[in-house]
Amino acid sequence: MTEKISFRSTSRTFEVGGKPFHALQNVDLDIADCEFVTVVGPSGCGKSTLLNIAAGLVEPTGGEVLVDSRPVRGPGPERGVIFQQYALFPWLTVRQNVEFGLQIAKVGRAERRRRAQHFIDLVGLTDFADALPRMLSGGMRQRCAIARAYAVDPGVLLMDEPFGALDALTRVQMQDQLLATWGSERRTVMFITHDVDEAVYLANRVVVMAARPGRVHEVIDVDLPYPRTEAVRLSPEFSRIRNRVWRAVYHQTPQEGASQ
Ligand SMILES: Nc1ncnc2c1ncn2[C@@H]1O[C@H](COP(=O)(O)OP(=O)(O)OP(=O)(O)O)[C@@H](O)[C@H]1O
Repeated sequence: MTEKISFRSTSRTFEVGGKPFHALQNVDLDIADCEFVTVVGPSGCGKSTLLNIAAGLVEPTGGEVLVDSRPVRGPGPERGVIFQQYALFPWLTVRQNVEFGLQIAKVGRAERRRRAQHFIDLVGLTDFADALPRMLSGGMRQRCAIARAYAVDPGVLLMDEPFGALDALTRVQMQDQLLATWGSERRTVMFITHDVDEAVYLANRVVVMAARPGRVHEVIDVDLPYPRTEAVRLSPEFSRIRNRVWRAVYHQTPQEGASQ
């Protein structure tokens, strides 16, 4: 397996009320090239902190994270980040938003156009390319954010609850859309969610974290075929894995001697 992202004894301690708080302690995790890994766990177990360390937005206080075997020292164009809040520029159209990163990367106008159009089409926003974000639904805005992240051609996509603000139906549609995009444009994806069904439906592997201290509790393989379809979602095998992840998340016993 070629590792794309490697967390090596990654730890992060925050000072809370004058005392150290172990948001993450010794996380070891390898994510293979082109793998889709989802991360679930109880609130506060350090999911966002882990993703932000990979994004280069938070520094680890111990250990490190490697991307393409190089230690992460800050944000970089090879790692696209998508948050729950869409973070689009409200005064730019869909097309201008998608082209923005390419402009920064000094990609020529014609190539910028071509690449932006490709990803706008891929996420199903062809008819809305000239619309402003406020004219779009939540799901469409998030699709625009996904197109924008893909357009700059990052090897890694880091997604923090990207569908958390969407209604249940839109959310399921977005999952299919994301998998279709990932199917044709393979990238390594690390995807955080609170939704166990979503975690299983999308992933090659589900990482279940535990809190106090934040750590990897269990890594569960999702041995289901792609493309994932409704038939997969309704299969007994899906239920079996979902139930296993559910138990791992909700029936965690606190670590012996853990005080925080
Ligand atoms: N800048 C900070 N200063 C102090 N504590 C922090 C800071 N950032 C995160 N924490 C703490 O670290 C822990 C992990 O936070 P994090 O946001 O990574 O968890 P999470 O698993 O993503 O939570 P949620 O599922 O609720 O979004 C939390 O207890 C949080 O309060």
